[in-house]
Amino acid sequence: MALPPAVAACRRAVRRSLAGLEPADRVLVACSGGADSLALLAATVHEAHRIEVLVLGATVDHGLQDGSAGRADLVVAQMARLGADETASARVRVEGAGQGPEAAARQARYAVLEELAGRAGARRVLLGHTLDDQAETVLLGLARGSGGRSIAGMRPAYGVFVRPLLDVTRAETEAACRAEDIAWWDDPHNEDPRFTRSRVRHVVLPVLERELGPGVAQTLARTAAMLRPDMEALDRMAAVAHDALDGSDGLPLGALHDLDEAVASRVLRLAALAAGAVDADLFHVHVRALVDLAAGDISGQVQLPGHVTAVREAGHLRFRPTTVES
Ligand SMILES: Nc1ncnc2c1ncn2[C@@H]1O[C@H](COP(=O)(O)OP(=O)(O)OP(=O)(O)O)[C@@H](O)[C@H]1O
Repeated sequence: MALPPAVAACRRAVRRSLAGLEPADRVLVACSGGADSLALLAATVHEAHRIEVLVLGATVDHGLQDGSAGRADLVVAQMARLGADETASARVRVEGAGQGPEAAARQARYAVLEELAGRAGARRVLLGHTLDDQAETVLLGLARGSGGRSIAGMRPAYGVFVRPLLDVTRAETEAACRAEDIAWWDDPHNEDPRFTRSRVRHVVLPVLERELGPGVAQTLARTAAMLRPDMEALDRMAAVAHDALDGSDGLPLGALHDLDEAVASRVLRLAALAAGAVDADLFHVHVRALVDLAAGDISGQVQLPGHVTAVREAGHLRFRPTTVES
C-alpha cells in the first residue's frame, strides 16, 4: 500500500536531519504530546531504526497547567508505544527572571533537553516546529519590529538542536498522525485568543490567506529560509569583528565606524550580551539606540534589559551595570 503523503513528507524531512549519524548513535526527540512532535517521533523512529540509530523520547513538564504531570505520563506512554528505545520525563521549575512565563518555560525546556541529551549521549535534539510555526514567527517578528533576526525565522539547526519539520505544515503533521492512528493533545494555550501567537494563527494568517491567496504561510517560511544564510554570514562577520574590538576598555568608536552598519549593529548587540544584557529581551529598538549612541546621534546613556547601561565616553562605547538610585 502506498505510504500516505503526509507520513512520507515527515519521514523525508527527518531523513535529511539524521544525515551523518552512525549505527548506535542516539537522537533525542522532544515531545509535547502535540501532533507536530508525535508525527516527528513516529517518523524519527522509522528513519533512525533503518540506520540503527537509537531514539530517546523526552517530555518536559513545566507544572504550569493543572494536570500537567498526568499528561507527561501519557506522553511517556505514547512515546513508548511509538517505538522510542528509551523515554524520559523531566520536571522543571520555571523562574521568570524579568521575562514572561512562556519565555521562561521555553528557556528552561531547552536547557533541560540539552542536559538530558548530554546525559544520554544523544548527538541531536529534534524539535517539532512546523512551517506554520515558522510563518507565525516571521509575521510576529515583522509586526513587532524585531529586525532581521526574527524575520529570518527559527534556525533549522543550532548547537545540538535540529528542526526537521520546518518545511512540513501543521496540517500535514496532523494528517500523518491520523494516518498512523496516533492520538495527540492540543495545548489549550494555542487556542487562547489572549496570546498573540494564537491570534496570528487563528485570525491573522487565515485573513491573509483569504485576501492574498493561499500559500501565504509557505511564502513567509520561504522568505525566512532565503534570508537565513545572509543573516548567518553577517553574524559570522560580526563575531569576528566583536572578538577583535571588544576589550576591557569597551568598543573603540573609530573602529566601529569603519564597519558596515549591518556588521556594526551586530557587534553592538554582541557587546551588550557579553556585558550581561538579556538575549530574549534585547530587541531591535535597543540595538537601534546603541547604533545611534555610537554614532553620536543621541547623547547620554542607553538602558538595556538585564540592568546594563551603555555610555559613550573617551572615544569608546562602554557597558556597565545599571546603578539604581536609592
Ligand atoms: N513540554 C515539552 N516537552 C518536550 N518538548 C516540547 C515541549 N513543548 C514543546 N516541545 C518541543 O518544541 C516543539 C515546538 O513546540 P511549541 O511550538 O509548543 O513550542 P515553542 O515554540 O518552543 O514555545 P511556545 O509555543 O511556548 O512559544 C514541539 O514540537 C516539541 O518538539
